[in-house]
This record gives sequence, C-alpha cells and structure tokens, in this order.
Amino acid sequence: MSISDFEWKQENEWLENVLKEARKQLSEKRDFNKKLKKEAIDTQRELWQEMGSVSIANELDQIVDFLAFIDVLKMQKRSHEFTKKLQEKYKKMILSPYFGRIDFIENGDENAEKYYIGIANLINDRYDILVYDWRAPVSSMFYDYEIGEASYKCPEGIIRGKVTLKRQYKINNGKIEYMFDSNLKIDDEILQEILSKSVDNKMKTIITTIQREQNKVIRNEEYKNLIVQGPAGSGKTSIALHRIAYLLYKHRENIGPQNIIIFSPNQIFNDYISDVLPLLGEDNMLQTTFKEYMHNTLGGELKKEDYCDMMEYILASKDKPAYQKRIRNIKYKSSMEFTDVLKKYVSYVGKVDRNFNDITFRDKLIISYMDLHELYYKDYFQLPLKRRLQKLRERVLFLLEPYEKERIKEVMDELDDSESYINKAEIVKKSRVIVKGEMKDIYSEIDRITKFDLVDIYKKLIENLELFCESSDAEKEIDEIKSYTLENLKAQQLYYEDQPPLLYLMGALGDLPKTSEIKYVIIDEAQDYTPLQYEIFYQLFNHASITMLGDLNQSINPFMNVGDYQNISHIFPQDNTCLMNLTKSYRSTMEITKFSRMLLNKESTDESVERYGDKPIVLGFPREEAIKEKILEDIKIYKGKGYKSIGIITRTKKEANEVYRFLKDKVQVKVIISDDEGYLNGAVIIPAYLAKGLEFDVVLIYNAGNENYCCEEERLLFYTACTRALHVLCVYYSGKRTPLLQL
Ligand SMILES: Nc1ncnc2c1ncn2[C@@H]1O[C@H](COP(=O)(O)OP(=O)(O)OP(=O)(O)O)[C@@H](O)[C@H]1O
Repeated sequence: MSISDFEWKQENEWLENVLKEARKQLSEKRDFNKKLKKEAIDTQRELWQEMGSVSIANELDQIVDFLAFIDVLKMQKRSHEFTKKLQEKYKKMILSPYFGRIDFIENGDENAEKYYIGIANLINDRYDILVYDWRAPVSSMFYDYEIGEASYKCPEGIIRGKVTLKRQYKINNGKIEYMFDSNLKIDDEILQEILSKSVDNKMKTIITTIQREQNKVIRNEEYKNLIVQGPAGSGKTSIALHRIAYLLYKHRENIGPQNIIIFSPNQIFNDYISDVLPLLGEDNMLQTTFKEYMHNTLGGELKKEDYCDMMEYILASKDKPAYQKRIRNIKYKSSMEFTDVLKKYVSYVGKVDRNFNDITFRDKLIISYMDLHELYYKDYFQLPLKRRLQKLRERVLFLLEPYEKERIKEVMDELDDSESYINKAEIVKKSRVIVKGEMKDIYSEIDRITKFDLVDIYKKLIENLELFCESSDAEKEIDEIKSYTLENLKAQQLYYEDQPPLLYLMGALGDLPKTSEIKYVIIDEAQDYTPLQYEIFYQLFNHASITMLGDLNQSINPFMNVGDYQNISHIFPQDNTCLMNLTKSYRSTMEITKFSRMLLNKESTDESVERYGDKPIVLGFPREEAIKEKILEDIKIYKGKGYKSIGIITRTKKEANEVYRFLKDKVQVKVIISDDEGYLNGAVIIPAYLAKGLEFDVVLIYNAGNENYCCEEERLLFYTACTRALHVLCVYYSGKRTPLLQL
C-alpha cells in the first residue's frame, strides 16, 4: 500500500520535530559538558594550590582534603563520561532517529497512539516520548505482531489491544529515504536489502529487523537458564548481544556491563563482536574465552596446551604413532563416564586419612590428634576440601600463636640476660629467628596436614583410576589412560583435555575464585563445550542466569563437544531451564544454504531467508599449486566485484601458512593462525576451526580433497567452514574430492 502525499508531509513534519528536539538536547549536553570540563579544571587548579605546600605539621588534614578532591574529580569524570555517552546517542539520533512505528489502540481506548521506535528513548521537557527505545516494553509489539490483535508485557501487567499500523523507515542523514507499511513480517525488503550487502567489518546490530523467534530469546526472562539451538546463520550471536543490550536497559538500576560476561570461542571472535554493544549505545560486557579463564585460573608450572594446538593435533597428526592413544585419551577425558569418576573422586578425596598426629611444642600439647580429627571430619566436614584445610590451618596457627609469642619473650629475656646484645631491635630479630628454627618441624607438620596440591590430587586420581571406574569400563583402556596421563604430567605437560578436569576439581574442592558479581552469563558456540565444562560453568555461576547458544551441527571438535543438550539437562535445574529452537537462517543465499545443508546428510526443516545468488562452485585441480593460483585469481576478481571480505578457509594452520606464503607478495592478504589475534578484514586466510562464528562475503575453501577432509569426523568442521559464506562459496580440491561432498 503506497503512502499518500499527505502522510509523507506529516511524516516529514514529525521527523523535523524529532530532529529539532534531538539537536536541542545535543546542544544542551554539549554546553553541560563544557561546564563540567571547566569545573574539572578548576578543581584540579584548586587541588594544586591547596596541596602545593604540604607541610609535616598538618599532613593528616591535607591527606583528608586530598581524598575529598579525588572524590570530586571522580564524580566529575563520571558525569563527563555519562554526558558524552548521551551526546553520542543524540548524534546517532540526528542521523537516524527511528526505524519503525506502530499505531496501537489499547482495549478501552478510542484512538490509536503512535509509537516511533529507535535506538534510544527521546523525551522532551514535557515528558512526551517522541521516540521509544527498541527495548522498551511497548516496542516488543513491533517485532512480535502484524496488524491486528496484539499485546505487550510491562511492569503493570499485560496490555492488550490492536495494532492498526506498522510502518518501517529508512532514514539516513536526517532524511527519510523510504518508508512503507507492512502487513508482513519484517522478513521483507529491508531484511533482503540488509542481507545482500557486502560486509567489510565487524558484526553489526540487527535492531531494525529482529525477527519474532529471535525477539522471544532476546527478551526471555521467564527462565533462569536458556539453551538456544539454531542453525548456522540464525542469528545466535546477534541475539546474544542484543539480549545483553536488552538486559542492560531493563535492569539499568541494578546491573552494569561488569555484571555480564560472555564466553566466546576465541579472541578473534571477541574482537569481531566488540562493536555491537557500543553501536547500541552500551558499554561492552566482560568478554573472555574458556581457555583464557582456565589458563589464568589454573596458573602453575605445567605447560598448558592451547585449544588451537589440540585442534591442530587432531587434524594434522594422524600419522603420528601415538595419535590413536591421544584421541582415546581426549575422548575418555571428555566423556560423561569421566565426569562421574571425578564426582566420585571428589567425595572420596575428602575422606582420605591425612595421618594426623598430636602437635606439640616443647612438650606442650598444641592440639591433639583427636581434636584435629574431630575438626576435619566433623566440624568442617561440610566445607569443600580447600576451605576445610584452610580452616584447619587457621585453627592450629591460632592455637600456636600464644606459645610462639611466649617463647619469643623467653628467648628475648635469655638474650637480654646473656648481655651479648646491646640493641633491643637486634634482640627481637634474633629471638624471632631462634624460635622460627625451633618451630620448623611444627610448621612443616602443619604444611603437611593442610597441603592442597591440585596437580598432585589429580595425579593420585589417575594413579588409582580403576577404583573410581565402573567395573564395566575396559581395563586395558584404563591402563593406557593411566600410563599416558602420568607420563605427560611427569613431563610437565598438561594437554588441553586434562585442563577442564583439573579446573573441575579445583571448583569442586573449593578453590575457584568467587564470581558472585556476575549476574548474567552468555555462552556462545555452546556446542563446543563438553558436559564437564558445563559442570564448571555451573560451579562458577550457579547464582547467575545463563544463556547458552549453539548449533549441534557445528561441533568443530569431533571428540570434545556437548554431544546433545540432553547431556547437560541434569546440570541445569529443569524447572528453570528452557530449550528454545531457532528455525531460520539469515546469513547465506538460498543456494549456499542448500549446498551446506546437503553436507549434513540429513533432513532439515529449517528455513532460510529468500535471497538468491550464484550456485556454489566445486572445482577440482590436479595439484595444490593450481588451487593457490585459482585463489589468487579469485581474490582479484571478487575484490573487483566489490566484495569486501574474502575468507580463504583452510583445514589446518600449516595449510594456512602455505597459502599465505604463496599469496603474500602477490595480493593484499592476511593470515590468522592463532586464537588470540584480533579480527582482520579484507582477504583473510584462516583455518576452519578459527573461522567458526565469523562470516565473509566470499568463502574460498582451500583443498577439500579426499586426503584432507577424509573422514566422517570432519563433516561438521567442513560444514561450519562452508556456512561462513554470505554471497559466494567456492570449494576447491586437488586429486579426488572429499567423500563428504556427495553431489
Ligand atoms: N533479524 C536479522 N536481521 C538482519 N540480519 C540478521 C538477522 N538475524 C541474523 N542476521 C544476520 O545473519 C548473520 C548471521 O548472524 P549470527 O552470526 O548472529 O548467526 P549465528 O547463528 O551466530 O551463526 P553461526 O552459528 O553460523 O556462527 C549476521 O550477518 C547477522 O547480522
């Protein structure tokens, strides 16, 4: 339905009205900030004048004054930052203040109210809301309903009524480029237009076109924990970030970005998503990766393998003699059986006899064997091991202290009497040294009975592994795991698969740092964590609300993954955990989506946005060199066609380096081979396991030959690589094509 000239005129007038208000508020904020700046300079000047002449006589008063100045400066800084953020908001609004409008008649009312929806609220001096933030309760109807009956939830309850108009706008530089009314879902021209663009940079926001099923996840607060399964390109990461923005808006009184943490697969991805929240006017949440958290927490002497190194091993060491042994080790350590073993071990380890003895000092009993036993096995028994040992230590030291002090005094008197020392300080020092020597054995006994050595605890488990296994577990395999793990630990090598078990023990035994300030946890690429890693997430954040988003079909590591969400259902209480499914993909053209889904070798009812492009190309070459030549040519061609991001996806790091060596002097190209690098745009060579979560206009798969993607276990890695493409997908191979591609 076209919009009449009269309505165009009205809309332009309204836009002008809104822009005028936004400009006015921007100018007010600018003035206010200038004032703040001047005040801050004055405060600093005053500070130097007051503090310039510090004198010993009134030192304390001056320190108090100084601290007061610091408080004022901090407050000024906070106001300045807040006002700057508002300025940014108004600047954005002046360019494009809103993107949607709904007219809604509340039941019982006669007239429809107009609601313009944009990136943020715009409220004038008379408290009229000119633009509603996309996260406001009323705005949810824009995403959830078409014309007709509608409702939204707000603090007062559910408001019901009727949507009589739904309009979408494209406003650029303060001008309406186009607008149209829609009876359809937002899955229309605007969505098509957005998706058909070339992507040159980091991830963008999707507020103008959030879909109903996505909106449900973004705003869901019915359940404490959400598990969201969605196919490649269904917007899981976008949803995760918009959900964070929503929570920050809805609970702005109580939470800030420091209360939300996102676990991403790697730093490249962290960098890739880092623009979204600032674009939405929010500060970024805490961002980390499981590896980063684990390595920082475990610390220690052992050489800890990186996730990427493990992936490289899995993919590129198949001809090594110990390969199968390592794979069996990875599989076992990631299995549900081993999680059970760890749980049994945790309850056992707290009962192990610690061989307590009476602790005496110079024939005086400090604490008896019986009392130690009673404290450890009764009074502190409910605490996790680490806490129990800490409490025991504190108790013994507390009891020892008076004896130690008394003894120091005795020795001081003796030294004083000996008249060999004139200086009092020297006597104090010397007597402390003497008593320390006398108490050496007691302290080492205290150390022994309260020792907590995580690696040693893990080693003891492995040494006695068979005791904690079900009798049906293969004896031979258990023997092999034992000897293999012990050998590696002896060589100070901590393989990646041993790290989550160690971290789990650390948590279960009470040695993980507190995380109570975290209120919301987002776990992206949720398919790539094992059930044991989820046990760790739960140990860490059981007080927080956890949103897990993943795609079981993108499990890039065949041996370390969640397997099925059923495997973690016992971890998260069923009554406050909900599994939600997304069913539509947005990223790729229909042709690429169809091609990729064929790789999965199973029926899929998932939908995708109707966007058409070229059919994916599958091309064989006699030699690998010829693939490189073709990629060189392609980069030039596709850049020439205006595509801004080109991903050359290899299977391994070694291949990525080889392709880079070939291309680097011939064309502008970069390589990413480690998971702690930043995101790079343009033409990028990257191994598939690092490309997960990212997307490129053009994806060129380097060598999908049958020697490369050779086995069933790599199907999902190959699928993940192909699903990174938005507009163009070319799969190149040398020799024979991978058997995974049944065309
Ligand atoms: N409602 C939407 N409107 C416009 N674009 C969307 C929408 N939802 C998703 N997209 C786009 O689709 C692409 C894929 O989104 P995203 O990366 O969030 O999906 P994903 O499910 O996390 O993907 P994957 O699991 O394959 O890594 C992005 O370019 C995103 O901007």
